[in-house]
Amino acid sequence: MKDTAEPKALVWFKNDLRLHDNEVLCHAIASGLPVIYLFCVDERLFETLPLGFRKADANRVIFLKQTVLDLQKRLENIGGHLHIELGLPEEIVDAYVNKYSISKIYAEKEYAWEELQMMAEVKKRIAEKAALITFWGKTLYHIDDIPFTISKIPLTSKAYRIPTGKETEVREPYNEPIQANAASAIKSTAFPSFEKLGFSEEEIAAVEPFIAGGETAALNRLHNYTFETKLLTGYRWSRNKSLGMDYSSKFSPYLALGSLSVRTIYQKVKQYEQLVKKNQSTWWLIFELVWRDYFTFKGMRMGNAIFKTEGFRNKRIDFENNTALFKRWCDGKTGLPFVDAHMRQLNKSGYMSNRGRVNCSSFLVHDYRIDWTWGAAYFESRLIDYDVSANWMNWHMQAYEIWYTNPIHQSLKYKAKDYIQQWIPELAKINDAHIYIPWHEKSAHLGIQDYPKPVEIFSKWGRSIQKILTEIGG
Ligand SMILES: Cc1cc2nc3c(=O)[nH]c(=O)nc-3n(C[C@H](O)[C@H](O)[C@H](O)COP(=O)(O)OP(=O)(O)OC[C@H]3O[C@@H](n4cnc5c(N)ncnc54)[C@H](O)[C@@H]3O)c2cc1C
Repeated sequence: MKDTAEPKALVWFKNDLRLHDNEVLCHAIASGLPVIYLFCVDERLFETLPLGFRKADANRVIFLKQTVLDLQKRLENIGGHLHIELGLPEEIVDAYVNKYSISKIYAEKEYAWEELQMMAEVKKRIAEKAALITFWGKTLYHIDDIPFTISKIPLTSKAYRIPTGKETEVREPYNEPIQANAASAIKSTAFPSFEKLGFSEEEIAAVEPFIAGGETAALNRLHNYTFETKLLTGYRWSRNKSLGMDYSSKFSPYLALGSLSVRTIYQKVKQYEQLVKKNQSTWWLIFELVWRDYFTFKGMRMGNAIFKTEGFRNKRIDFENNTALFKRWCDGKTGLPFVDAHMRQLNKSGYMSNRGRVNCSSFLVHDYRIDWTWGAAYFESRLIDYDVSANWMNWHMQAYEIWYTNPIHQSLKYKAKDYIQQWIPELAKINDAHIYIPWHEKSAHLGIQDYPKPVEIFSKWGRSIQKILTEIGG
């Protein structure tokens, strides 16, 4: 039934699931209209792709639920609510406009292909009924402040980074609102059950997101990584590791759903530089956030070519696309311990280090010769920090812009023994460098039976294998 009462504002949360530094929220509250708060669980997220897995799998749905429920609680604390609806956002938003006499819809601007189609559809449906007011919120540097238009974003990161850093200031974060100005008599609704989203109890029980979702956990992690533990001071030297929480910030899952604002991170790092330490690490963390910006803007320039096998450079590798090998890679059963440990961590926890992502993607594309878009789609399905541009642009880069990463050399270089022991129980008892080549004839005395052998030992690994044998004394 249509609510014929006074006009209202709708805050449509998407990947901006936070109260702090949220321009959308601040403008909606400042409009003076009573506000309705909405999050749509897009049913398309859980569809099964032709490759045989869901677009977003169990870890992602658990992490999303934690994030949305935390937002709901925080909105309730300031006198608000959060309606959670399952379906197609374009239909839900249109139905809300009709049902609640919405005159203004406030939402974050989108940048990626599918999401832009969805926003266009919303606009078409609401037509003259309501105004759709959107704000840019994703990047460190505001899209309107960088010294390039999207169609002229440079093709190299340096050509983007240097002028942008010189000519652009990071905007001040918005204050967190203290009251929601919510429409009266509107109550929060529940997150749909996992069953309704198509997940069995076993699927949900089999995984556990690497970190807890939500703005509260995000702000805690920001404080923890900076002022509480001062881990940030060592980031430059630890960032290429893979084991545990401490070697890198773990901000990415929070940035992906917007439960942490990138400008708030920047502000915190600047305070840290003043009060604790300014060094290569603090510079490097900001540098990584600028990479994230660059991939967002460059991805916008390239449009939907970032999802295509030939990519935006129209290149082509002669992919063999062996589906049995793809399954081995997905399952963490390639026989390459450094690759398998990372894939198993991804499957269980929805997270993988940057070092792991580089090695697993390179291995899939250049050793197994499988279409990089299959790997990117698999990461999309599993990563709790899935971000359209960070994922697809990094995969594109591994396929076409970086030649090769040798997973045997890297396992030795990054001393991955403890990490492999943690994620591959079959190898947990191997205490020396045999763990990097458990299938080698010189490792035969270890009697490893239940861990697979690689389908091929490539000659390009020869020198690294020799180095390992020298280290073992073989
Ligand atoms: C094949 C591949 C796929 C990837 N997919 C994603 C993805 O879907 N989502 C995602 O957030 N990152 C992705 N990355 C980038 C990177 O691996 C992760 O951002 C990082 O591992 C997250 O952990 P962290 O927050 O502890 O990173 P930190 O090392 O602490 O870095 C801080 C922040 O900088 C940003 N950042 C760091 N490295 C990169 C990078 N190479 N590209 C873009 N941003 C970066 C992230 O926002 C990260 O949270 C991918 C990298 C590769 C090689």
